[in-house]
Amino acid sequence: MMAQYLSLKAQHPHTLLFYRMGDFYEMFYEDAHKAARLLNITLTQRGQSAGQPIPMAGVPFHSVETYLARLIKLGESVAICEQVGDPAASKGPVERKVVRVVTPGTLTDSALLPDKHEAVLLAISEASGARARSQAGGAQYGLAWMSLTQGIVHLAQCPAAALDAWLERIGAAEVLLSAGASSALEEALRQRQQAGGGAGGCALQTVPAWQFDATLGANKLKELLQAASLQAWSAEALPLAHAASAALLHYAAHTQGREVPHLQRISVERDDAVIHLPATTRRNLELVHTLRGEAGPTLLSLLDSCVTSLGSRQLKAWLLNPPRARDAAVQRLAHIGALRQWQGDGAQALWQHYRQQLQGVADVERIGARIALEQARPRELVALKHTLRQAQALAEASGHAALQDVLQALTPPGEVIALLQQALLEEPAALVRDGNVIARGFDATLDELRDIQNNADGFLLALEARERERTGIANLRVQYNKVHGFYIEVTQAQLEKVPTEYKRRQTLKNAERFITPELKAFEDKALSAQERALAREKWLYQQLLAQLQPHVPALQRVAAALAQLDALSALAERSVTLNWCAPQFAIEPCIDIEQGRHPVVEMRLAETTQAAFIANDTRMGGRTRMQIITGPNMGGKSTYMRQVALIVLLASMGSYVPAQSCRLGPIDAIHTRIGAADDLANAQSTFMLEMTEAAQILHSATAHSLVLMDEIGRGTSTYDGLALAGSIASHLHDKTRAFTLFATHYFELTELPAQLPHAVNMHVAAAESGSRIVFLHELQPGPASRSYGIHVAKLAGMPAALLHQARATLERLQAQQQPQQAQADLFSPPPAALEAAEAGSAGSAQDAAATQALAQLQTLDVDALTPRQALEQLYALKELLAP
Ligand SMILES: Nc1ncnc2c1ncn2[C@@H]1O[C@H](COP(=O)(O)OP(=O)(O)OP(=O)(O)O)[C@@H](O)[C@H]1O
Repeated sequence: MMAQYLSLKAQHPHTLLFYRMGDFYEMFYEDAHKAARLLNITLTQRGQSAGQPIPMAGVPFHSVETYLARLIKLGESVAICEQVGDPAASKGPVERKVVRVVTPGTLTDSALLPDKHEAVLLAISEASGARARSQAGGAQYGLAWMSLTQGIVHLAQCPAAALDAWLERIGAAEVLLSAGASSALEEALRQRQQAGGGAGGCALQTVPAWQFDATLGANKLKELLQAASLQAWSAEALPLAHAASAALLHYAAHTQGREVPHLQRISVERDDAVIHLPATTRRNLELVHTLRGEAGPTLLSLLDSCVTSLGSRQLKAWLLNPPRARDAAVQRLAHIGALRQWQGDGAQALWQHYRQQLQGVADVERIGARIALEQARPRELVALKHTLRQAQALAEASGHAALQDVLQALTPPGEVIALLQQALLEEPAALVRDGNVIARGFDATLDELRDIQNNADGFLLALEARERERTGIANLRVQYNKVHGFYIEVTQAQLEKVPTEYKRRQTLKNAERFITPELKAFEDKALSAQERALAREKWLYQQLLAQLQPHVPALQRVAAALAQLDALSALAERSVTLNWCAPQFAIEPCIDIEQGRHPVVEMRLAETTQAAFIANDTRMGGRTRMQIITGPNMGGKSTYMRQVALIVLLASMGSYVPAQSCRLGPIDAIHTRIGAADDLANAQSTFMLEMTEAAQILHSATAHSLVLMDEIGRGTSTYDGLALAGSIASHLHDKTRAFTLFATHYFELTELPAQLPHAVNMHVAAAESGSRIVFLHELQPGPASRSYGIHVAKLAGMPAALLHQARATLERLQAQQQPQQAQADLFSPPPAALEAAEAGSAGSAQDAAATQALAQLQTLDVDALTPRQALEQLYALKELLAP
């Protein structure tokens, strides 16, 4: 037996091997030590090898799923080895085989894979040889990835600089890497592997280099597409991605113990097709995880009111992959618009109607994949049948014209419903091996075998009555026990009446037990009937799965339509419940938001304090590309900036947005540099991290990007920080020309708009009432007048004596402060630039004030002002221009 174990283990050296022995899966040697440590199970011993006891640890087979789930969560893979031979027929150990390998990136089982998560497997190939690298200007990578449940192979190629962004976007649970990969790639992936949790940690698998073969990959792709060329998919000239595909498909088949037949589609992905959301942006905007790594409250948790897990996964995919081209968003908005309308009878809105219809819908996508892999369980198939009926009802009912494309795609393959109805019991056993799965009337042989079992009692009673009468033995009994099978029992006193054809089976103290040819024949039939019925059911079930195979693509289509309908209905529901509006898209660059709100903060305020969220406008376009935002701590600067980014993202994914109106031009990326947490794991200081992130933004942002900069420069000394913050703002304004929201506590930076024509000052308003401060959370044009830091410290409960001392220090510092002009000099251009500027019209203080006044006038929403506010603004403008 150990020899058998060792030969199987040799085929899976890097994977825990669960070796089936009776009711347990056992692990030996190193595996046993590892499992005992990871699963906290007892380490025992079995036999000896070379005089040493063999370490062993095991888990009971009936609770294997729980242990698997724990190991997978820890990034481990497990090879499941079952007994496949017949114990009765085999000499020596029963034949065993690894039937599947469970790995983090190839999960399909709902017991191991959370409903709302996708398990993605990614293979990365690298351009080999110095020539290939230098030609392409640095290392080049080929990516191939898929989720087994979806059945699509995605392909991409990218340079080294873009790899991290791709990894972030793909969010793989498991990455395949060639044994010959460069140390740079390996290191980058190891860092991600360690990141773990919400930050997207992944398991790493190293596979032999020969598996990354481009020609083999291209051939495998053609094979799965059943096409002679990859041209129609624009996938022809992607040799690195082909190489990655070869490893990906090989590994997928290896883990499933068979080819994966439902992989029939490929999709070539380009990074300029979606709006770039770097890892920092996803984190800072709390899209799917909070800053603490929790699942809520986030934008996704707020959006996801889906009634199915299919819908939830769809919504998440839309949120994290907003397309740059607007057609998909426009179409989704049209769908949502239709769903918001009332049904013909006016009883409920269409989204309400569809959500009711979608209640209880099963995960058709995963069940489809599990049919393809021949792993679908009986109850999953029954759930599939009910869901397909629901889909049919939805497809057949007359729906809104704008929703026809989605509704039509719901039409299920009719023969699947009929087949499942005929084949399966309404409430089958959980596992095929337990029997009671196939419906009566589906197979005559099975029915007959079941009849034999069911009729056994009746047959025995009838036989007993008949024999009593024939022999005249009134107390004759027909019975059964496990050791001797069926027998006729006659007491000692009646023995002389026993007919000659009775054959003695056993002698007891007071009775004899007999068997007759008739009873023996029945015994053979009855005892084997149960076994044969089970075997027959198993076989019929395999046949059923085989018959369903050709319908898997149709099931995937229905799954996609159900997911879409649910996600769209959720977005419609959110838009109505939360009072959101439909955004509009423009060709010219602009971000025009009227009365925008931060949806998550608004929700939290409503839940906790009942306080109203103060809506704010955002007006950015060709002339105003940068807002320098000042105001007190706690004033709402970060909230405002994030709300703009969230509204841009929601509009781009095709959702309604939390605003009164929104008009949005082209957007290619959302970059954020917010907050600062020490990255101790990577030995980066707060300031280093801050500068690294800012540098990345400066390198990659374009004139179509939205950039959020929150308090840049605060991690170092005041003057260094101030100087850097000013230069970063100038660079973003002059060179990058991105739409930039720049929040700062450096008042000196409010001088910038005097020199930067497309920048304006904005501030969050606060009012003082006595020694108290009231945050108005209202964004107003112009710089903040003061910072209120000491007020906020008081609110935070600082001791009175400390506050007193701080106030005195503040007054002293203010008294020593340099005149205003000195601050403005801080941002004057460097000498060379100054000379050039002097040749033209150098900006005098008067010009600067005029530019600022003009900028304030531009952002002023005159219609929204009360007469008194208008008058105040007028005075403010005059004061600004006063000599
Ligand atoms: N528009 C708003 N309406 C109502 N409440 C708001 C609004 N904006 C912010 N708040 C409240 O004020 C709190 C502080 O906001 P925020 O963190 O944006 O301030 P900040 O100006 O960035 O502060 P700091 O400069 O200290 O980072 C929020 O948690 C929220 O409760």
